[in-house]
Amino acid sequence: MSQNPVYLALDLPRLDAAEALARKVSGHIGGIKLGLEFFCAHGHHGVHEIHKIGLPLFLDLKLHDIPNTVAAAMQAIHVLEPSIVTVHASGGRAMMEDAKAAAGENCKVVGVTVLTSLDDGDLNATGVSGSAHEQALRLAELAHAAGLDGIVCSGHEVGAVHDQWKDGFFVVPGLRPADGKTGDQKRTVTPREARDAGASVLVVGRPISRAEDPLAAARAIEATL
Ligand SMILES: O=c1ccn([C@@H]2O[C@H](COP(=O)(O)O)[C@@H](O)[C@H]2O)c(=O)[nH]1
Repeated sequence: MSQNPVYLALDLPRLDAAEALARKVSGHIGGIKLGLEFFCAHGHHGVHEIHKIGLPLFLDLKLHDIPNTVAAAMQAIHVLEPSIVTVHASGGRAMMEDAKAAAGENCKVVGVTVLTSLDDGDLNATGVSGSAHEQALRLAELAHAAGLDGIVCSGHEVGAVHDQWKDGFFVVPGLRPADGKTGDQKRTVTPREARDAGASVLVVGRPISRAEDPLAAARAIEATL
């Protein structure tokens, strides 16, 4: 793979610390993912600051609401020029269609299928029968039918989804180096396993941001790919 597929999840409470970390590892990642924690704390101003680093920005806002509201939110973030934005695929086909129609130029819209922090039991407790694997494939099919660019899923499902959706764009979080702590993530694989199974983007947060030496951690992950 020519371009580095690793997007650093910049889940840090302080903007100055987030910016410093991103700059430090910028030579060893392909992009930066800003999620709910960052956006709620720092808003558009924070995104503009991180944009100055010059890497592609992934806004992981996981939009999930009625179609009209999600479309309006998509329009409100055009100005931030994200390369990738997430919506929840469980928001339904109409919501995903309207999100894609409202997205800015050159912005991929991807649907979150089953969060990597959930296992089969957690999912069943929400009323969804069947396995996380089955549900991820079902929502991937819906996202494809709705015209999205791709999905977010764990490394356990990405190979099967890739078989069904050859030109899809697949974002895989829940990645841990072989000896890494899983924390709240339940469906984990290594970055290399995810890449080999067909992931387009590898989202890595704490294995870099909470490492004693984040630069060494980013380099080590890059070296495995
Ligand atoms: O299913 C999902 C969807 C999104 N995420 C996000 O990815 C990062 C993962 O961070 P780690 O520290 O590497 O666990 C985080 O920002 C999540 O919000 C996910 O983990 N799973």
